[in-house]
Amino acid sequence: MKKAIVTGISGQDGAYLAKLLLSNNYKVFGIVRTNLKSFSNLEYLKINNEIEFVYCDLLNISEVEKTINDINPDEIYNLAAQSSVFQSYLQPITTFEFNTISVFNLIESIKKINPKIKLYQASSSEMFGRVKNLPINEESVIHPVSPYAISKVAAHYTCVNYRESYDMFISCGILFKK
Ligand SMILES: Nc1nc2c(ncn2[C@@H]2O[C@H](COP(=O)(O)OP(=O)(O)O[C@H]3O[C@H](CO)[C@@H](O)[C@H](O)[C@@H]3O)[C@@H](O)[C@H]2O)c(=O)[nH]1
Repeated sequence: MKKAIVTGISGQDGAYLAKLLLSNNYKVFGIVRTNLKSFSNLEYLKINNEIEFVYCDLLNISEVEKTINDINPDEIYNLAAQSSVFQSYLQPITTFEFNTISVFNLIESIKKINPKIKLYQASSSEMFGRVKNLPINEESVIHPVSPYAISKVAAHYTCVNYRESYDMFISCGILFKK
């Protein structure tokens, strides 16, 4: 049975991803930052009891390393973020800190513990910001216009850099809100 870690599992996309992974016979570990063991999105999808919740502060590399070492997953899906564009104007530094350092901590831990672990990073359509030409594609000019978007660009290119510099499997999905 394949093992997957999902960060941000309590959010909309994390919950639907967990359901998909379970339906493909994965053992799913959900990273959480509270002691709660019940989350409304997971309850709505009736999968709350099928997830193994693991407390881990993604800003603490020792905790990230321990979590990855203990679980030894095949795949990690990183959907955790300070995801509010509005909030990022109020808290630009903590937004940038969380959205970038958490990614570095995951990648550095994977590189150290087992570089064969596959990582998926949730990048954002917000990276394109000031769009001049439609439709947007992967070749479109990156021009972030909020602190949130700047943090997502930094995280995105962190993934690109490690993918190009090391023998690591790191995929970025660029997620759009309809
Ligand atoms: N100046 C200013 N602009 C703002 C503010 N809040 C939002 N905006 C602008 O309004 C646009 C839409 O912001 P939101 O409505 O908050 O973004 P969202 O679409 O809900 O973002 C969601 O989807 C993204 C993927 O498309 C996700 O990446 C993001 O985390 C979130 O889930 C953004 O491009 C942003 O530049 C603000 O306080 N001030």
